[in-house]
Amino acid sequence: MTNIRIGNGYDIHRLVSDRPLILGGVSIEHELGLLGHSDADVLTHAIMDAMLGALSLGDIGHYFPPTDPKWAGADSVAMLTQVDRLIQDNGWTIGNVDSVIVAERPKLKPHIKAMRDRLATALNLQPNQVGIKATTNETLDATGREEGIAAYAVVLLVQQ
Ligand SMILES: Nc1ccn([C@@H]2O[C@H](COP(=O)(O)O)[C@@H](O)[C@H]2O)c(=O)n1
Ligand SMILES: C[C@@]1(CO)OP(=O)(O)OP(=O)(O)OC[C@H]1O
Repeated sequence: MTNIRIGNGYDIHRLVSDRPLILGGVSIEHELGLLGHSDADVLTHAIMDAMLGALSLGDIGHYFPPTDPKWAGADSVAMLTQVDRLIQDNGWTIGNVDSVIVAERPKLKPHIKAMRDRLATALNLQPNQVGIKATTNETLDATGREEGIAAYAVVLLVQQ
């Protein structure tokens, strides 16, 4: 029987001025960007935590400590590649990823394909193995007030 594991991940970062907005490794034109130690790409962070969680390997803060200057401004897709290598070294491969970004603005639909392509390439997957959706929070709570952007992800791993 094929061995499978599932993991889930969540992240949220604050929206501020004078920061770029990077989601799924794609730069998006917007008057606000996400604050963080790295490039604050919440979607990529949620996917990494889901991959690690599936194998009980901890979370991204364990591998890329926010106290370590080495990760200041780091490209989250480069971190994703490292997490993928760890998964592969443990004998697992990704079956599929599904995710949702919670953002009141900007409209993300025009950028979803680019994000799927970028993350699929980084993970050596087909774009149809990387689901990315967007929703508003209907003006409710922090994401609804545009104080931040959040992302949720689930990842299915298959033993090689
Ligand atoms: N930042 C966003 C949020 C939503 N979308 C798209 O709009 C659809 C409707 O969103 P609701 O939150 O009103 O249900 C959603 O299904 C997405 O297709 C978007 O592109 N960017
Ligand atoms: C990505 C890391 C890298 O230091 O920092 P941040 O960009 O602050 O992101 P967060 O999700 O708060 O914490 C995880 C850290 O590993």
